[in-house]
Amino acid sequence: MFSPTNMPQSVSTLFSAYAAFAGSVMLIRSMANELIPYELRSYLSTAIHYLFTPLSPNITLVIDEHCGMSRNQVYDAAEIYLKTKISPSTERLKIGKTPRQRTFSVAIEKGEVVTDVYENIKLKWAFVCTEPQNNSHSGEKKRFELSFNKKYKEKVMDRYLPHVLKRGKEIKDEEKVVKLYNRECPFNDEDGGDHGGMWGSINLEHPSTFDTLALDPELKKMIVDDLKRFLGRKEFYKKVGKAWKRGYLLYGPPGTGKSSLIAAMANYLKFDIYDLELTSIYSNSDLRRVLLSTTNRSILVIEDIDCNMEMRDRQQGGDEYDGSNSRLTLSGLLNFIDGLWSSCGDERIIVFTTNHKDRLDAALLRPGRMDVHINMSYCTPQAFSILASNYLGIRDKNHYLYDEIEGLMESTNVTPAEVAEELMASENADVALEGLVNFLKRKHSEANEVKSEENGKVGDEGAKKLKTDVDEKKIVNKFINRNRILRAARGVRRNCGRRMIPQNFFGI
Ligand SMILES: Nc1ncnc2c1ncn2[C@@H]1O[C@H](COP(=O)(O)OP(=O)(O)OP(=O)(O)O)[C@@H](O)[C@H]1O
Ligand SMILES: [Mg+2]
Repeated sequence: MFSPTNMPQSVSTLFSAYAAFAGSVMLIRSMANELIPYELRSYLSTAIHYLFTPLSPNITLVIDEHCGMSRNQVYDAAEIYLKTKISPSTERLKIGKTPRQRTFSVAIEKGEVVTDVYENIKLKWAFVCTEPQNNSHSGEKKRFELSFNKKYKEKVMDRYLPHVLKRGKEIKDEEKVVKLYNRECPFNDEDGGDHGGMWGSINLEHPSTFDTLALDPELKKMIVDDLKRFLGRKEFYKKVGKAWKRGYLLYGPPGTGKSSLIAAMANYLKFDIYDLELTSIYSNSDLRRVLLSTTNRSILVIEDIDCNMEMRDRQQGGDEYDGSNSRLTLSGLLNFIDGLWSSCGDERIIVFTTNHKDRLDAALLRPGRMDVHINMSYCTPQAFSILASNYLGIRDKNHYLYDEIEGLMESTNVTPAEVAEELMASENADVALEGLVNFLKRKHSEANEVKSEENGKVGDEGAKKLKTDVDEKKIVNKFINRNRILRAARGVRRNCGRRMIPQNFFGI
């Protein structure tokens, strides 16, 4: 029976018993520490912990953001995949939008849990971030923790995770914004990707597609089919021992759509473009470093490959035996494209453009080097119909000026860029097409004048050549200026126009 008189005695008894017990525990603990080796102690404590902890039916897979130095593909895929699994019960979400993004980006906030069901398996994804230690310079560590019933471990590993990887890639492809990499862009890669610190990128917002491109339908179909076939032939390339790459040489006068075709290819394939300015490369080793930092599923573009240099045969260049990496040579470029670079990457497309195919080095033209040669020619009546539909919304050929325009086009060399400029002059189809007719007539009579002048000077080869050279230069300059403005306006390339390739490129 509890009585206030015996309480102090029982409390003091309790305290002395506790003191004796605590003293014994400490003694035993220090003796154990002295006598039992550390390994055995830790083994015993794990065993005791295991015995007294109730068995959990669940297993948790930890998916870190990085695998060593590289990113963890499962993490990246999960990040994208889980965006589609956000439910109304999710309490916190991360929302963002850069000026170039069209829609909001949504992501799971740290600490949030998202559930998924796959083949009747319940899966719980937790997004966990740990702050860096006080004295650590590393950033926040992020990971996903995927928990599910242990009995489904094999199903999850063999089927669910591959499903997440596949869906992640599909969603990424659907959402993908094509990027234009240039070595002159500021290094502002929004996706935080590491591109060797050498390429800067902007989003490619070039509107060119195969639908808007004014090309002969057959040529267009040939190009699209070729690209499709290339994409689907991974196993074929492996079987025949060839690197999975495809080279295109686009040649034709300025303003015939070479750059527009490259943009259309990138938009169609959703491949990023690496626009390589050879002037920014000083040596073969520099070139190797730059090319090795490009990624798969991309288009490497070298525009105006012939530009401002005398094309000469490699033998004349005399760099065959130089073997030097201290300067940039054509053979260095070609060897690298044929060799190391192409075999260490997949789904690579290389495009060279030129206004003067006839001036190209034989090494560039030899069979097997550039797989497809595409002649981008002057505007044809079929190409004109596409432009008329794009610019003026004319879908049929009923316009009263159509026949006249087609007739003039057949006898006049006019580029799609020139036609496009005329069609942009007015939103009124009649006014724009009349302007085009006048322009074509002017061009036609100018061409006739040149022809008759040339005929009058037969025999005077020097003067004739001089005139042709001057005319050609005038046309080229006109287009350089026009293209500069167009490109700047459309953001195709930040720096463009003719470039001076170092003289020693051809081993001079
Ligand atoms: N085939 C075409 N289809 C549609 N538009 C075209 C085509 N060719 C030219 N254009 C128009 O003319 C502009 C200039 O064309 P583009 O820059 O593609 O020519 P290019 O052949 O690359 O010229 P350059 O040899 O000077 O680099 C384009 O922005 C586009 O508006
Ligand atoms: Mg171009």
